[in-house]
Amino acid sequence: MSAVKLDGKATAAKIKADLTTRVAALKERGITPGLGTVLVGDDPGSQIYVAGKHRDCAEVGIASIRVDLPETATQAEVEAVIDELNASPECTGYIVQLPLPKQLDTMALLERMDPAKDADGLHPINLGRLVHMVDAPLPCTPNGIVLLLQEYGVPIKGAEVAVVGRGITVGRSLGLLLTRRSENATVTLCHTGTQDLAGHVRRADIVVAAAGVPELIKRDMVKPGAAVLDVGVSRVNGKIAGDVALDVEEVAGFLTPNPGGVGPMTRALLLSNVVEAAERLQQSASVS
Ligand SMILES: Nc1nc(=O)c2c([nH]1)NC[C@@H]1CN(c3ccc(C(=O)N[C@@H](CCC(=O)O)C(=O)O)cc3)C=[N+]21
Repeated sequence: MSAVKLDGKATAAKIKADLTTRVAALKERGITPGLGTVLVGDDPGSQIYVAGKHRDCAEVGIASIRVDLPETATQAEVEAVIDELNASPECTGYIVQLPLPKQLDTMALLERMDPAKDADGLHPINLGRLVHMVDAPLPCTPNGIVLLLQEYGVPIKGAEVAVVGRGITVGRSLGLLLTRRSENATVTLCHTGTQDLAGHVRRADIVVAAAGVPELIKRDMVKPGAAVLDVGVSRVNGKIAGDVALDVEEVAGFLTPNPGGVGPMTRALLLSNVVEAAERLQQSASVS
C-alpha cells in the first residue's frame, strides 16, 4: 500500500489564487495589505523562511516591509520596531520571527504587538480567543493542517488525533483548534514527558508530528490507513529532516511530503491572516 500524498504545495497554490483576487478587490477600495517581518539575528533557516514570506507576498500582490536586526539587538530596540509597525498604516499585519535570541523577552514583545495586526495568531489575546472559541486570527501551521485534511476529505469529526509536540506555534494551538465544536476531534497532546508515545500514536486516525526530532514517528507506530502530517523542519547535513520516517509511507493512508506539505500551507495561511486583517480594516472604514 502507498499513502495518498497530502499535497500542501498544490493546496497552498489554490489558497493563494483566492487571496490574489481578494487583494485586488481591496486595492480597488484603496487598501493595500502589507506584511511586516521582524527578524532578529542571522540564523540561516530563519533567513530562508523570511525571504520566502516576502516572495509569497509579491506573488499575491501584498506589499511587504522587512526589518532585520542584529543578533545583539536589545529589548528596547525590538520594542521600538514593534511600536513603529503598530503605528504604520502601510503595515496591516506583521510577524516577529521566532525563536528570538536569549537576551530578549519573547512574551513581552508578543504582548506589545497590536493584536489586530497579529499575522501569526500568536498574540496572547488571540490565543486566548482561541481558548474561548471565539473568532480570531488563527496560528498559521495549525490552520493549514486543518485545511489540508479538509481538502483531502480526511474525517476530523470524531477522529482520534495524536499531536506530538506541545510548542505554542503548532502542537498546543492545534490541540485547541481541533477540539473546537466545529472540528470535534479527540486530541491526545503528546510531549517529551509522555510515557507511551508509540501506544498513543498507534491508536490515532490522524498523527501530527511536531516535535522537531528527526524520524521520531516510525512505521510500526502508525495505524494502517492513518493520516500522518510531518511538521518537522530539522536540518541534517543541510537537508530538511522531518519527524516522520520515510517508510511510514507504506502504512499510512495519507501522508504529507516534506518539503511540499505543511510548510507551504503555513505560508499561505500567513498571507490569509494578512488579507483578513485588511478586509476587517476595510469593513470598519466603510461603516464609519
Ligand atoms: N513567528 C514565526 N512564525 C512562523 O510561522 C515561524 C517562525 N516564527 N519560526 C520558524 C517556523 C518555521 N516555519 C516554516 C514555514 C515554512 C516552511 C516551508 O515552506 N518549507 C518549505 C521548504 C523550504 C526549504 O527548502 O527550506 C516546504 O516545506 O516545502 C518551513 C518552515 C515558520 N515558522
